[in-house]
Amino acid sequence: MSRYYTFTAKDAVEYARQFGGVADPQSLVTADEIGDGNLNLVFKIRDTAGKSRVIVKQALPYVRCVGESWPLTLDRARIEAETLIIHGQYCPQHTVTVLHHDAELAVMVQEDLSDHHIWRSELVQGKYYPQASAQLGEYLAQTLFHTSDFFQNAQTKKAEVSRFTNPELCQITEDLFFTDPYVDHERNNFDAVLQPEVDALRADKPLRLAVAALKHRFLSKAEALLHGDIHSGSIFVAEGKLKAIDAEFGYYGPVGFDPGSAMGNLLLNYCGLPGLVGVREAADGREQRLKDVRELWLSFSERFLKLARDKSQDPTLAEPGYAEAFLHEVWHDAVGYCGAELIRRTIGLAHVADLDTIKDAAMRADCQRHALSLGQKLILTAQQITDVESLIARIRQFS
Ligand SMILES: Nc1ncnc2c1ncn2[C@@H]1O[C@H](COP(=O)(O)OP(=O)(O)O)[C@@H](O)[C@H]1O
Ligand SMILES: CSC[C@H]1O[C@H](OP(=O)(O)O)[C@H](O)[C@@H]1O
Repeated sequence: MSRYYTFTAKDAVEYARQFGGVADPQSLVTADEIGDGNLNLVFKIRDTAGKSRVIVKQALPYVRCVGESWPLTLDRARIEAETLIIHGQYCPQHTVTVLHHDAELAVMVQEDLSDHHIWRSELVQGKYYPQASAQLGEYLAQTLFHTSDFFQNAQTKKAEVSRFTNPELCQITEDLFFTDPYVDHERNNFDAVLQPEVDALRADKPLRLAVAALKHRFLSKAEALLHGDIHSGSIFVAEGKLKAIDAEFGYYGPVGFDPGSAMGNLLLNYCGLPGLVGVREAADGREQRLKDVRELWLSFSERFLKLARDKSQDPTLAEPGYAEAFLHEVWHDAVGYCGAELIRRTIGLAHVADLDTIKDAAMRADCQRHALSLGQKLILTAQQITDVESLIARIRQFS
């Protein structure tokens, strides 16, 4: 029989006292449930002085934002903790520290990052973190290289693919990214004013074919242990610092999916800025986002290539020129996944504050139209966009 039960705030405090690794456990006295994500409970555990000290995160047996009508595996908590532990081995400076986890209780105790801010909230408020995108590129290069066949022993990797098989969470991505936006599905969520653009997307045969190819690669390319949901809402930033959290969608998938999702979220902000800060005021922020996209890709690809040169273990994959050829494929995948993220976050189930918090309805619809058409064009032209400078040129052209 499972030991699982859903924690109350009191349970979370008791758990943090036992497993929070603090020197003075009895000083932990209160818990606030602060979860604002779509899926789980997150408790901030405070001491007698009211200072938050550790985080207790627990999976619910269903999708939080929908309710008990959508049951969801508790195994996602194990996957999240184990993904973060592995990513933390290879990139500790940019991965939240897991202090303890229990698969049966679907619970994890994490370092408290309350002195950081969620990157998306900062981007929405127009705050710029000039080092963040390069740090994110470093995180992605370290985690994806070290879990790929360039570095891992082939037999170990096959066992790891099995350990990180995450069918229910992958199905969410398969449906929400690649299927729902292109059909009439009750999970979709968009204002009626966008119906003509949505109808046009759905009627675009070349787009549907390109999305089919992206989904097929997501289903079948077990290249590295992805974060699987790396958007600006699953990244904490502070001055000169960045940490990834929330890796429950982790699985062995196509390397391009993670940088593509991250770039897509930077571009969602790019599309939303005129509505968030005003049309004229948006110019600086938009330049920063394009700089972010450039730095993210360059830091990721340069570090990946250096790791491939210095640390590749497989004698065949170490062939000079092969890592470069691999990264070309990754780049084209990333541009496609970036476009898919723009579309699904605009008309699918899960939206983003970069667009949804725009107060003026007409302006919001214009920004959403921009996100949809940019997403569509990026998916359609992903194979012709040769490098990040050409991508930026196209984004300017599509503005
Ligand atoms: N380690 C942490 N330190 C401080 N706050 C956190 C931490 N982890 C999560 N949070 C807060 O909880 C929110 C939801 O966490 P998240 O992991 O994104 O949940 P979900 O899995 O439901 O998406 C975050 O947006 C953040 O505000
Ligand atoms: C039904 S889950 C929808 C959506 O939620 C996840 O995002 P978050 O990190 O904000 O919880 C993930 O992107 C899923 O696609």
